Amino acid sequence: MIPAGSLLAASGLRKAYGLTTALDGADFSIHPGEVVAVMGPSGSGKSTLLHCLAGILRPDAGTVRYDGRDLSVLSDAERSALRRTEFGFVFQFGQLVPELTCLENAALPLRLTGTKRKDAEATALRWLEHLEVADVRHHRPGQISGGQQQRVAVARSLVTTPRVIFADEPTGALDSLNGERVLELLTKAARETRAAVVLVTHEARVAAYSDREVVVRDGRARDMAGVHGAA
Ligand SMILES: Nc1ncnc2c1ncn2[C@@H]1O[C@H](COP(=O)(O)OP(=O)(O)OP(=O)(O)O)[C@@H](O)[C@H]1O
Repeated sequence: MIPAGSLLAASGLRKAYGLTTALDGADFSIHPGEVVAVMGPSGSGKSTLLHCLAGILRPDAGTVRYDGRDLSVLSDAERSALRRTEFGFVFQFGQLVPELTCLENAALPLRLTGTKRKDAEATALRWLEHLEVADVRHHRPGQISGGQQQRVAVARSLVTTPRVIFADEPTGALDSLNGERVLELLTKAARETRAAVVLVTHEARVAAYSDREVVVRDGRARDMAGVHGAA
């Protein structure tokens, strides 16, 4: 049963890698503009869930619906197009292209959708300013700190004004001060653009930045609302 008004929803997801069951009937849903923290022990299935939700992995069973569309009926090309235009991604290690400057990296998703360099870079610069890293725009990723790299990666995830941002341990490689600042900037930017955020994290203070917490355990996802008594 998919909750009314959800933008992205999964039900009964199952996924195994050989004999290892990663997802065992997981349900998940997120509303437009909602920030949901996905927590849980190592190996519990968080990344697998995120990859299924984003159409990167095909589940063995269960459905994922985005904006009313069943992802399983889309071709690979259609799912790639969806990821380029509607979704943004931030990973644990920024995964910036080392040969490109920070400005070129942040502009890349727009260039891939055919936006002219000048326009793409103007938008990218606005987001770098928002993330407080415009001063390193002409540097290459290897010349800046890990925290700065993650801010550039967050800027890059926002340039297409995605409706959903998938963030898999975006602060995992940072110290707690830098990690919290990246979380703060990411969730603030997402709220301003009304992007929903699926945020896989171990960050203890994530509750301050999310609307809801979901805990994944043994391949199943459980909403923490009942536990905290929150709405
Ligand atoms: N490509 C793969 N091949 C084989 N097994 C995998 C693969 N990816 C994940 N697994 C296994 O599936 C299970 C779930 O992994 P997953 O990465 O989704 O968990 P996770 O909760 O994100 O873990 P972590 O917090 O450590 O990143 C684990 O047992 C893991 O070892």
